[in-house]
Amino acid sequence: MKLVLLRHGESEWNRLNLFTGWTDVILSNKGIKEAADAGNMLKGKGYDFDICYTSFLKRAVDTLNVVLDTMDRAWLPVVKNWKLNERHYGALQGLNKAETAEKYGEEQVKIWRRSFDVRPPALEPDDPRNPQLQEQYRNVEKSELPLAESLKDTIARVIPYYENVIKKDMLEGKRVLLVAHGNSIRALVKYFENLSEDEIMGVNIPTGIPLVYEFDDDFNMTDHYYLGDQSIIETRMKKVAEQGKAK
Ligand SMILES: O=C(O)[C@@H](CO)OP(=O)(O)O
Repeated sequence: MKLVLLRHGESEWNRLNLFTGWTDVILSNKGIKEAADAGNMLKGKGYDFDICYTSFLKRAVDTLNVVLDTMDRAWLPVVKNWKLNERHYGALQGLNKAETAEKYGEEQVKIWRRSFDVRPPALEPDDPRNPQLQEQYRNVEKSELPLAESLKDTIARVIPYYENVIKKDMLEGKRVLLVAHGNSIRALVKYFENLSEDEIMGVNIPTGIPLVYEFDDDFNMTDHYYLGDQSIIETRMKKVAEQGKAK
């Protein structure tokens, strides 16, 4: 069995190097192209899908739509769920990562970006960005909605969703494409590869590159790889890691 994960293409806030989290920003022109490239890559390598999953955030939804259009698969069923959203970056949302590193130090920014269980500073409950106050989340149980999340918190919502919902489709033989975000994908990577809290700190997911996981019938992970030119992928991962460096 295969599961294909894809981080959305570059967003406008990735381009500006801003902490994004649950801020609902659009793709940049480069991001739209990355999505089309991913679609062409998947099609060219003979991939096909029966069902797709994505988050409530338009950079992921729009990426999926471009991929499906490119693959002539715009008709496929798509399930959207907030549990696949990016990690909630709390009060850091909207701040420039390099400027934040200048102000608080690169080490602190690395802790906020990549530590396992440290939460960034939380939004105030009366902040209009509180998801409890946003239309997008009006049907979600209020107590489930965060004001800031660590990777550990993100894992606590992503993995049960994978186990209880996505895995069922895979068990029925459906080929699944999941389009999500840097840190919701890191949650899955840690789980599938059984990485330690230290090991996951060094994992950075590039935008718009399909990441394939293969499993045996007992759901043991047997192989995983990115599709495409490995040296370009390495460079793009490094670029993501370096977004937290002071200018
Ligand atoms: O800002 C964010 O929401 C994420 C993904 O773009 O960033 P980071 O790589 O710093 O976790």
